[in-house]
Amino acid sequence: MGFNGLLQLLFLPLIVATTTALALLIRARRRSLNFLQGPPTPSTLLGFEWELRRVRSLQSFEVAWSKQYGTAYKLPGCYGEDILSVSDPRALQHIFHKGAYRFKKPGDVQHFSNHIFGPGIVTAQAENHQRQRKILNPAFSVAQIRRFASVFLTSAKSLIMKWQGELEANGGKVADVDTVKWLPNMTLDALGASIFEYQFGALDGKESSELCDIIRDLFLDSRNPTPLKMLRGASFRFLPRFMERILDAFPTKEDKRFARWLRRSQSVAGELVKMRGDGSDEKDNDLMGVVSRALYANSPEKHLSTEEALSQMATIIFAGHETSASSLNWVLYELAKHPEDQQKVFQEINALRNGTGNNGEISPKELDSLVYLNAAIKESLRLHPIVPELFREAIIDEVIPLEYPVIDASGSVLSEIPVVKGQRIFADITTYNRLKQVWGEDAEIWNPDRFVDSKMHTTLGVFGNLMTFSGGIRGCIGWRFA
Ligand code: HEM
Repeated sequence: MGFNGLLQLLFLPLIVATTTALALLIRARRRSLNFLQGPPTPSTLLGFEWELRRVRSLQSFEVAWSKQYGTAYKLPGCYGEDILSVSDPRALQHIFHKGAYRFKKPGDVQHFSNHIFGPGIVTAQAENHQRQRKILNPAFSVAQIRRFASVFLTSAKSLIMKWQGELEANGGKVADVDTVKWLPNMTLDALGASIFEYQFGALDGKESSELCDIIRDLFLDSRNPTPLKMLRGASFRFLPRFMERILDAFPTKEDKRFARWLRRSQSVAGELVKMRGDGSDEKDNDLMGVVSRALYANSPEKHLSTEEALSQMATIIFAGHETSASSLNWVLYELAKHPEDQQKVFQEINALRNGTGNNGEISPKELDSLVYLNAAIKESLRLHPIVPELFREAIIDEVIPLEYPVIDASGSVLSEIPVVKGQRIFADITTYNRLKQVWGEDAEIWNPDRFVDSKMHTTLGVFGNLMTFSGGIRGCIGWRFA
């Protein structure tokens, strides 16, 4: 072992441990939200964060806390940090719509994002993000997405044939269909074939690509983190860049999986971009078209570096496939639990198909006329947001206004929350989507009718007044696609 190797082995971990402890100590002393109410912490080091991760699927804590403390309260975080939890619509407007770049993604989110997506649109901040978003936007326009309808139809038909195959193999009797296994394969194939003209072969199984196998196992080492792993992840909130790099020299199993995914997807993206040439056809507004054009663009505001360009594939595949599949799963689950609504959706689709005069094929435009189907989809997205919370950090001192005032720790009414630079914010999407003040007394139960002829008094998010796709300039670019 050379000198450098020895140095890494002996000294660096020591330096990292000492400086981390120091940085965390300093940080922990900055308790900025003492004036707010909130649940008591079950652990000095882990706060409530580990508990929340473990019971994630139950969504039980946050909704109950919002009933007790209101739509803004103090949540105990790792290393004794106070986190501001918000589900108040005006506060969310302020953070995501009005001041999006004043509330950046925090260090740990950035660190994760950089490892899994590279420097693509999800990772980019401020003016870098603005530039990338402007370049990519045309690839997600209504016109562009409508062109993909036939690809979606083909993927859906392949899936149905698979299910019919399973049914026949079961002697025509009703068999269990494992939608959780099948739907991600369908959305992966649909994304690949439409946006990248790339065949993942996920539904086929037999001829699946290497990328497909990597993405399937991407999170094998990420579920159920140990407290130590949780603390390691949380330390990226506070560490300076140079220490992040030192920690990165000791990659975890998870880091290695992410690195393999990023490397491989960038290499496939490189091949796809090569096939497109310089993207000089201005009409070529699909993703690979706009990315290729940006690679060769001379003006800085239209240009993407090679790494930025090649990272968009990892970004879009990751951001789009599992999210869409899980959302679709929830729609099917809710319709299965509510057969009377399933019947309404079925009849609505049948009526349209019988009236199309187009062999029963429904055009993308006609999909919008399926009022009850669209209401059922929105209701499912409301109750089951796949991204249940988003984290942000104030980059300057701010005052966040509230639509629904809260009672502070001294019993006074607060209609705005002052926060200091560096304040971590937990934007609680699950709770906002279930707020009685916004959705009515039946907010916690399934009722697609609320979307049939409702007039909402708040406007938040990119779709249906929901926060499921987030909102503002960092809202989901692929919501129409989804
Ligand atoms: C039901 C399915 C989906 C849900 C619930 C969803 C949700 C979200 C949310 C909550 C964000 C904000 C993330 C943040 O601020 O950190 C987001 C961003 C994003 N989504 Fe989606 N998404 C879905 C489908 C898709 C699809 C199909 C695509 C691409 C085809 C996509 C591409 C993206 C991208 C690129 C961003 C980053 C946008 C930016 O930072 O400017 N998403 N999505």
